[in-house]
Amino acid sequence: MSPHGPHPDDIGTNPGDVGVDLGSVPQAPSHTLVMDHRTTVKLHKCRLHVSSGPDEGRQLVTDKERLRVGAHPQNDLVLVEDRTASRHHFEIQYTERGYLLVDLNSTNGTFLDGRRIERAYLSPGSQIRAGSSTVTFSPIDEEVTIEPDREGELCGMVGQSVKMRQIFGLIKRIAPMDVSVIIQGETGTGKELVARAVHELSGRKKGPLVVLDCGAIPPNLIESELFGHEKGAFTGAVSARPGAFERAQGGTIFLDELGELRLDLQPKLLRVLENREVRRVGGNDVIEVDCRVIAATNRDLVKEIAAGAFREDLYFRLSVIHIHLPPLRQRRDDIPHILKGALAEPEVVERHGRKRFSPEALSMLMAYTWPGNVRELMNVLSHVLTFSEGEEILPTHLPPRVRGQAREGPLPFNEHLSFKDAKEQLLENFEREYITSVLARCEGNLSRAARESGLHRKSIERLVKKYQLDAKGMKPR
Ligand SMILES: Nc1ncnc2c1ncn2[C@@H]1O[C@H](COP(=O)(O)OP(=O)(O)OP(=O)(O)O)[C@@H](O)[C@H]1O
Repeated sequence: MSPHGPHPDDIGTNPGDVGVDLGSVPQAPSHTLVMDHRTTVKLHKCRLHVSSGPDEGRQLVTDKERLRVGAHPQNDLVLVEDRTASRHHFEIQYTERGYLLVDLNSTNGTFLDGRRIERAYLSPGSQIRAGSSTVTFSPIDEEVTIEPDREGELCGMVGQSVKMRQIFGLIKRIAPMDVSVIIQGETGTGKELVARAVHELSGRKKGPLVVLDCGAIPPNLIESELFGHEKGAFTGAVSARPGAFERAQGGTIFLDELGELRLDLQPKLLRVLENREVRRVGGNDVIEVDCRVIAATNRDLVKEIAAGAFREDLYFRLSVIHIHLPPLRQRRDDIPHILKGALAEPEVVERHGRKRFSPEALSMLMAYTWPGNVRELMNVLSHVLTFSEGEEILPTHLPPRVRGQAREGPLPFNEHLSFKDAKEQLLENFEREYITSVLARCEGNLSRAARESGLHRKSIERLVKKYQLDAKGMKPR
């Protein structure tokens, strides 16, 4: 049967112009519409209408990725009157290949267009029989135009640029929908803030938001972090512990650095997303989980798929909505607003008094390339607040790398030393400055510093030890 349905990633806009990435789909054309400063998003909904049987006339219109039908009141469409329908009769999953109908071990079976099925793809107008009821399926594709938001602030994120306001508009629109979201962007661009905003503006905001950094967990523990473990499941499992999915029950799970997830664990994650149930490591019980999944990555997962490092089916499952956060250097006009917002924070004013940047200092900040994005900007601000005394922040208060992007002049070597010693000293100075800077940018996170610098974690550890750097002190309090 030819599966019906548009591609889950059919969200359209101009990828170069605004911050919502729509073009990076490995297959299938997306319905992309480009307009000045506007984004169009293709939203997928479907209608289920009981066309005959005791519940005739009941209907459901939903954008849920997975919906259930049966006699039990917890189903999305409840067959109240139909005594021959099972409690959980069938479900419909929105997959990368279309809408998939799955029988849930019902007593009398699920029939699609007259044939009994266990799993089959639906087409527009498909007739599903469950018990004495016939349910007609109709997909509804809604194309929504999203204007840049009027506000230059959303849930703690500041952004006056069109790119950011466009993202704010998109977040407001998709947050209430219970669909998966992938956020892609360089390190420090604000991916976690976006995830928090989506959670905060969703119907799950009263539930927990559980953050799991897939890149920071040792590979041998990631499975138990995700799915939990029973007592004695492995050496060190002294007591049973629920995993992130269980803890996110009723709320949202935020899988940060998803691109770091080992290839052999990806099918396990996919299974959880498809079946919405987990089994703890070392456990037998199947635990149902109900949470929204938001994932973030600084890698280009489409390239990772092509390279065989990331599973395409998992990507499709997660990227119903794909938000691409542009790097700070592509939205420099946000810099003064972010700084102004941070300087106006009550605790900053209380601790440091009223401060402002001189025009020269501000233009240096605007000219810098910000490889560590907003996080680096925030770190520079802390540095500046510590080192500036008066009300005005001057270029001399800025760290050398910001001041000196156009740094000229001779290399600072000691000409009185032998060539070998002078070179060694120069290299050591460079190593110390480089590692200090990358660690500051990564808030003392050695794994992230390793990734960003292209060095092995072991090399970073060696340099931290060699120069007696305080990586722990750089962690956020
Ligand atoms: N638009 C923004 N306005 C104000 N602060 C921001 C904005 N974006 C990011 N920040 C700040 O920058 C820092 C980094 O943000 P965040 O942790 O969300 O980035 P990230 O992309 O998730 O980083 P990583 O890739 O390293 O996980 C945080 O201190 C956050 O508060």
